[in-house]
Amino acid sequence: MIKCNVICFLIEKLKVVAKASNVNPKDPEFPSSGVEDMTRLAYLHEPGVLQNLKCRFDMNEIYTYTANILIAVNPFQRLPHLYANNMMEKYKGAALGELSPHPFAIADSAYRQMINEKISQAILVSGESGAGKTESTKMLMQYLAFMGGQNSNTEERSVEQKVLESNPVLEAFGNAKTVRNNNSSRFGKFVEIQFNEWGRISGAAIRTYLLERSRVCQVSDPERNYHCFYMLCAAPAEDVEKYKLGNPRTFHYLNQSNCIDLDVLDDSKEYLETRRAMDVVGINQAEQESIFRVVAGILHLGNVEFAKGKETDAAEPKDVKSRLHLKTVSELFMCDEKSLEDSLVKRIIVTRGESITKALDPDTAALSRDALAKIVYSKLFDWLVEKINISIGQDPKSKFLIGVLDIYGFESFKTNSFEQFCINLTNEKLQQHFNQHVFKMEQEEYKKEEIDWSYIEFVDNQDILDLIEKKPGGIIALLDEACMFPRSTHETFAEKLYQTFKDHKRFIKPKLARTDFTICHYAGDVSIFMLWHSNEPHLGFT
Ligand SMILES: Nc1ncnc2c1ncn2[C@@H]1O[C@H](COP(=O)(O)OP(=O)(O)OP(=O)(O)O)[C@@H](O)[C@H]1O
Repeated sequence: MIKCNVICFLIEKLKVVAKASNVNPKDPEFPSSGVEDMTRLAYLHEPGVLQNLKCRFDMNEIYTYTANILIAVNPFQRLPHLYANNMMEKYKGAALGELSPHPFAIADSAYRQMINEKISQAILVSGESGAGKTESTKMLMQYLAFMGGQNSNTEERSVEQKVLESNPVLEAFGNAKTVRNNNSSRFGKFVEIQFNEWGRISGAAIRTYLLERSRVCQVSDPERNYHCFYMLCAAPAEDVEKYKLGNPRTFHYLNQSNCIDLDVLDDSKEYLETRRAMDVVGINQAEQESIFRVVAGILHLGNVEFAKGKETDAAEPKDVKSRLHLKTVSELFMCDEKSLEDSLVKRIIVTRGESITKALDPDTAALSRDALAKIVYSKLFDWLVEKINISIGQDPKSKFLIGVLDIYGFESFKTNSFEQFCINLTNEKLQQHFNQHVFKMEQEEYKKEEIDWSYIEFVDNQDILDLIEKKPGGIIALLDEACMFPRSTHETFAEKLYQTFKDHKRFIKPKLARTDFTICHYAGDVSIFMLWHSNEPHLGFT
């Protein structure tokens, strides 16, 4: 018997020698056009999966199944053959796998299961930024609207039309250009489509999560702030004048990045489109005025700079220009100018019924200003979502619902902050749900049928979840504890983490770090920087 432990092969005339144990076996019957369902591959390993996706992608087949999971590879170009008008009709009622892989098939399967089994369904859309989650979500929604739409003959727009038409409004305020995606959603979204007992759409609700607040005050090259700021600067002249705006490059919250104009996006056109979409979803003219007053107010707020005042350690607006911006903010926000100034340059500390007013230095006043801008913007976003929900209308008597979750994928940047910490925790939780759903339940099934399942391996991520959210003792619990102590700083908090988790295999203290720490997530290691924003105490840092 010959025991082979070295393999020799040629790759583009290059001789490669490798240990047999390091080489993945090739599917002997792999068709040149790949397979529609990965479970048909004899060997399901990473190179095999990637090769299959590539073969299909090269033929403009961007969708592939792995059993009832649909994998989509972003084509970055319109592929009309996939979304022709008759396609939805074709997928209606077809069993999963009968036709080519497609989001319509997933939506159809969810709809049928809801009707047949009379239980609500959820579709999870996950992937990293720019992968195509939002586009896929739109297709799922389109199909559900096609299947469950009410054929009303009245002038009034149907629920499904309103849901689809609310997208441009949400995108104007919740999307921005990032390194990876010109129209990146900077919030998570769960859209609930409610159905009556006959399977017709009777209501809907949009729930949003984790809007990226830091972007309002901090943008770096080649990214942009939220689209609505640039749109308003590019609005018709009378609006620009009304809100005292002008060139976006003159605003601190926009000019930290050199990226202002986008080839693929005409901000002035988008402004008019957003206004039209607002009309459609029932935001009246007076409300639209208020919304854009807030947007403009935030831009002026960002231009208020501070300098040392007459009293020691006290800040005041730096010059005439800053005073003018402050005055404009108070007019746009419709608040008293002096009270606004006081809220930025002073802090009120309440102790046992007594309140002490403390003057802030210029740097802390600037942080106060940014904290105010962030909180106002996120309240505006929440208000918009609420308004859209009222306009769409929920059905309190709905029998079932189909929820579509379009949420941020795992994030790992050069600098990661509390936002990445929360996003990655969400993804760990989703990953665990996926593991439980797909693997643990499959294993139970195999056990019941006495089939050998020992070859199925997966990494259980419970230990990472415990590290972050276990009560008591996890990172979040320790953070809560630290927040109760007025003398906590990010150094004392980091020290506590270093001591508590020094032997935890998912926690690393980077060499020379004093406040950073690394979490070893299922998708990779992420170093978190500056978890503790001690300078934003009055508005909290979440
Ligand atoms: N099926 C598709 N067909 C054509 N183009 C697509 C498709 N899916 C995605 N794209 C293109 O890729 C871009 C990014 O997709 P999308 O915004 O859906 O990504 P995402 O995963 O939601 O990203 P983020 O997490 O940053 O919001 C889209 O603007 C579109 O141009």
